[in-house]
Amino acid sequence: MTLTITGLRVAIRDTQILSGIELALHKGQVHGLAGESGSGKTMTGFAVLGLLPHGARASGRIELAGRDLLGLPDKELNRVRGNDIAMVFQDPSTSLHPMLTVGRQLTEHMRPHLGLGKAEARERALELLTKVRIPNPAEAYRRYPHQFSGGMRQRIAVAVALACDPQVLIADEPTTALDVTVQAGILRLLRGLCDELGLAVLLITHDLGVMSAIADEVSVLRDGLVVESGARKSVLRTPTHPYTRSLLEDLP
Ligand SMILES: Nc1ncnc2c1ncn2[C@@H]1O[C@H](COP(=O)(O)OP(=O)(O)OP(=O)(O)O)[C@@H](O)[C@H]1O
Repeated sequence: MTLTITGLRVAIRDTQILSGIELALHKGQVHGLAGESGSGKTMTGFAVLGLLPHGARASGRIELAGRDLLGLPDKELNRVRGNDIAMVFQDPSTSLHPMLTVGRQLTEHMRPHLGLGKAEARERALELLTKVRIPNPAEAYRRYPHQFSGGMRQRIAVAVALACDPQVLIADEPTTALDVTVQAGILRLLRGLCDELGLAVLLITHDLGVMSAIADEVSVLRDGLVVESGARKSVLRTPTHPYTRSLLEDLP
């Protein structure tokens, strides 16, 4: 087991956002988190990263390698966020800085977090660009995000997320903003990286089609609670909860 969430509750002011989430992520597996808009998918990812909105109160346990992330001081949580857990967002421009070259964005966290020198960091950056299938990595290293297509930008955002060799990758609607023709490529890439690097991936999506393409396990979230969880085949083929059945019936 890589990351375990138990009894996670989050409230913002008087509103209960998450009401006792139970979730386990495993090395080399993609865990899909499904549910309608507002069910709490993104908040679950933010809680794991310690990025909840200001004023949010969280309780429960988020355990990674024997440590409860909810109890960590900010400084240590920052280190976990850099080294152990990374996130990819729906819109790559959220994770990529428009004014910095791809090379700078890939290497700037790598150097302090992995203790690499300039040349070593560049070498690792080029390897990562190759891994996410960016053509001509040496040239891409010198370019800026706007010089790439949306799909290529998302690949670069994935490379940046992997820069410090995390164990856990949270991908929040990673294909929703992309043209349908490039969506499958990004999903294949995530699946391949999960297998190759032994990553534990939390794939957040409202799209059960995306889920069925790459998830090993699926949890269905409703109003801040997991109502159904299990192997992808059983949840998507023989759902037991009426809410999961209604989500599947709504599929085109
Ligand atoms: N900064 C905030 N302050 C107060 N409430 C918030 C804040 N951000 C989100 N919420 C509320 O938290 C709940 C869960 O939101 P969340 O973004 O996790 O849902 P989601 O399942 O990811 O939805 P979507 O698919 O639309 O992104 C929603 O009711 C939302 O209105």
